[in-house]
Amino acid sequence: MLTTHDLSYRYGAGAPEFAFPDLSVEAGEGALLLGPSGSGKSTWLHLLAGILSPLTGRVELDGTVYGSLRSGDLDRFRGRNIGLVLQRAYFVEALNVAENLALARKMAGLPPDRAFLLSVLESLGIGRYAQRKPRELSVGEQQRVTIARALVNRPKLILADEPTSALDDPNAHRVSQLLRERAAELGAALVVVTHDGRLRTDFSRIVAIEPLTTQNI
Ligand SMILES: Nc1ncnc2c1ncn2[C@@H]1O[C@H](COP(=O)(O)OP(=O)(O)OP(=O)(O)O)[C@@H](O)[C@H]1O
Repeated sequence: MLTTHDLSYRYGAGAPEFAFPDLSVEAGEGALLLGPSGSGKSTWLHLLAGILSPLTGRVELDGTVYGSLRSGDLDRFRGRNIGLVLQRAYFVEALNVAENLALARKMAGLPPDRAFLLSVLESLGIGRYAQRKPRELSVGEQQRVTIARALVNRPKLILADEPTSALDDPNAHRVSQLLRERAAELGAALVVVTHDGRLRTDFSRIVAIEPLTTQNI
């Protein structure tokens, strides 16, 4: 489903170069990319999302090589095939939870599917908040809405950046379990990047990312 080969990145001439291990994640499978702060985890995730273009190497999702798409096509491809759970929750404040999710489908050019949208909220235990504004929810509840929004287009790949860093132990494990269950149910590949060692026990596939060494700098 998701494969990468020889990926590297540099934020401009003279900046340190990040080299990332090759990755292969099948449909329904989860991988945890674990590394300390500043090791390049978010950079890696942005490459996997096609938000950044690599210095070398390639990313392929379900037979499509990102580098072969023009930028508008890549944006469309991302909207339809990739669900993003970012560190901080961003919502349209004027819209309620269900409307925020409906907007995600609309922006990807997908037809409305209210029944699926509500079933996703239910499956994450937040069905009762469908008509609430996101800011009326707790941080943990907002995190689940972010996950719901990442699922609502039935993506082939779910990418989560530090989804649990703001949560206490029981909620951190609950969120990681929900991500793994829902991804498996949808047949999506799941990649979580984090420095949160608590999640080690939740994933059978763990890829460690090393801190930058002086060699790279
Ligand atoms: N837009 C940018 N321009 C220049 N350098 C950047 C940019 N974004 C990140 N970096 C550099 O790349 C390094 C890695 O950043 P990145 O966000 O990928 O690390 P991380 O492992 O996700 O860190 P954290 O866990 O603290 O979020 C940072 O230390 C920073 O110096």
